[in-house]
Amino acid sequence: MKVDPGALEKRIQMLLDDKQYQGHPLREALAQLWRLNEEQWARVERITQLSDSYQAMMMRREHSLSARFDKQLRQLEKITRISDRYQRMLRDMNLALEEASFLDPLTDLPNRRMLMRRLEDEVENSNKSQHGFAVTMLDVDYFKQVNDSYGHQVGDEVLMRLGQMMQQQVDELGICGRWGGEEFLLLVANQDDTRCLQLFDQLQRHISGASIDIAGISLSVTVSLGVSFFRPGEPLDAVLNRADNALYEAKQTGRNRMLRA
Ligand SMILES: Nc1nc2c(ncn2[C@@H]2O[C@H](COP(=O)(O)OP(=O)(O)OP(=O)(O)O)[C@@H](O)[C@H]2O)c(=O)[nH]1
Repeated sequence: MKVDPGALEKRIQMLLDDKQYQGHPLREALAQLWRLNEEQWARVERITQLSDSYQAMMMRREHSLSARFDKQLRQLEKITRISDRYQRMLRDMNLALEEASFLDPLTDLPNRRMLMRRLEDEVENSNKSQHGFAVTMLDVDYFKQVNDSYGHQVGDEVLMRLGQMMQQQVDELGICGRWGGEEFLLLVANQDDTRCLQLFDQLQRHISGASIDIAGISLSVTVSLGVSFFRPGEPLDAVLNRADNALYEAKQTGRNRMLRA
């Protein structure tokens, strides 16, 4: 037979309240059983409440743990992004440094290091093709006077303008760069000797005839050139020394001229 717990409770309560059973020998035992039952229910209730609050606490904890984990994950992603950006920045900086180490910061022309590389390449090409190339050392005449008269900044500007003139003149026929101080080097390849000499001569005349205007000052400078042609098979130093000697000779014999070694 199926027992309805609600109906049974009601019946027991009625029996315990019924006056006619007040003296009944089983009433006290039933009352004790009833109290025990109520205590058990109260205990079950407490355990259920405890269990509920424990579950709620565990859920909150789980939630806060997962929130903390998400936060750490986001921080990690951020750090990774920063690290990627940092690495990209380092790579760009390295590239810029590499570039800067091949360019003269004042004139933006190839510096001596880059010129040496290019010269070495050209020596290799020439030895293969058995065609020479022309090298010119160009030095500004009395440049100290420019600095002394107008100041170092104007001197710098003059070097920049001269660099631009040389660049325009050589254009795609070769390369020109700053060898050091007020000295430049020009390299022309794949042209016959006469054409190279013509080009350097034109450059020398062009510079000497040019008026350089800087901040309201108009000045002109002359340059001396020492030209030499590379002969396949010889060391690079040989052609550079000849050009240098020719430049020295040009200076010694009055400046504002081009001499060929
Ligand atoms: N403004 C400026 N001056 C420079 C730079 N590099 C070298 N100079 C100057 O160039 C001058 C070179 O002087 P010198 O070696 O006596 O030669 P110079 O006066 O040109 O005379 P010659 O070469 O004999 O015709 C020095 O005064 C250097 O300070 C530079 O980057 N900027």
